[in-house]
Amino acid sequence: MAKTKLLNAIQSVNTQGDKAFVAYIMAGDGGLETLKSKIYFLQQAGVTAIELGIPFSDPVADGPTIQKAGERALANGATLRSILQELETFYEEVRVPLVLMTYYNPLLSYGLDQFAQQCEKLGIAGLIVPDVPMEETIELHGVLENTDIALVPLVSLTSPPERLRKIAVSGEGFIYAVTVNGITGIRDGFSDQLEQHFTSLSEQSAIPVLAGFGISTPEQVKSMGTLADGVIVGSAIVEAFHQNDLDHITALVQASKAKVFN
Ligand SMILES: O=P(O)(O)OC[C@@H](O)[C@@H](O)c1c[nH]c2ccccc12
Repeated sequence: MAKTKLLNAIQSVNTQGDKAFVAYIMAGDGGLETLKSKIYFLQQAGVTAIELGIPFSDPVADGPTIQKAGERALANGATLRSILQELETFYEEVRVPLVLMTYYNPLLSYGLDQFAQQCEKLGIAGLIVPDVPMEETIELHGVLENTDIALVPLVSLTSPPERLRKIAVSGEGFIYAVTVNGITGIRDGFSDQLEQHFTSLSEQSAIPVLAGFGISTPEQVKSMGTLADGVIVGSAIVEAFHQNDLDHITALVQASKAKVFN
């Protein structure tokens, strides 16, 4: 089945001249009962999609901010199962595509088939699994085959050209282009090779290329937005929710809108 839900959402904002804005939140941070209001707030703020993190005890790619949020969520008792159960209570009212970000282990213990079925039922539009080995994506692709759930690939600055080409043709939804080497989290500056990296990725890819990692200010949203089809912002949003600084979130999202680029 073609993966269209996530792709269409991104392409339609791009058509309007906006850059896509994907906001990452950690499910269960602040208590699972806050999940619905966070999703509604982001939807209202004008995000294109929401990346929903599932807390995990061994989050190898997460920087300190996301790790701490994960620890708070685990301490609150959030699990993949309880998060999906919570989503079930309000998913019908959610208009913005949801992308689940989870490590592979929780999926395996939940059961891949059951997981795919449940996600399909909840209208989940995409899945990011940062630690899934190449061989295992075959299995994941298999269980997602008859769903509209895109398996979003991550590419890094150091991915060899051959691997980039493969990902550019087989990727679904969008390509998550990691802008820094290392873990997630707020950064001051980026490599000067980014521009070239994005140009060559975009040339090879039939689907949008979004930039993520280290983007935490409206200025950075704008400058990454000039290189890519959109941005993913994690730590800055997680921290802003934690501090209840909702204005910062609004300002970040506004920096992806067409008026900024004209
Ligand atoms: O936090 P940052 O630097 O804004 O980057 C987004 C990132 O946190 C989010 O997409 C994410 C959270 N955990 C991950 C693990 C792997 C890849 C990506 C992620």
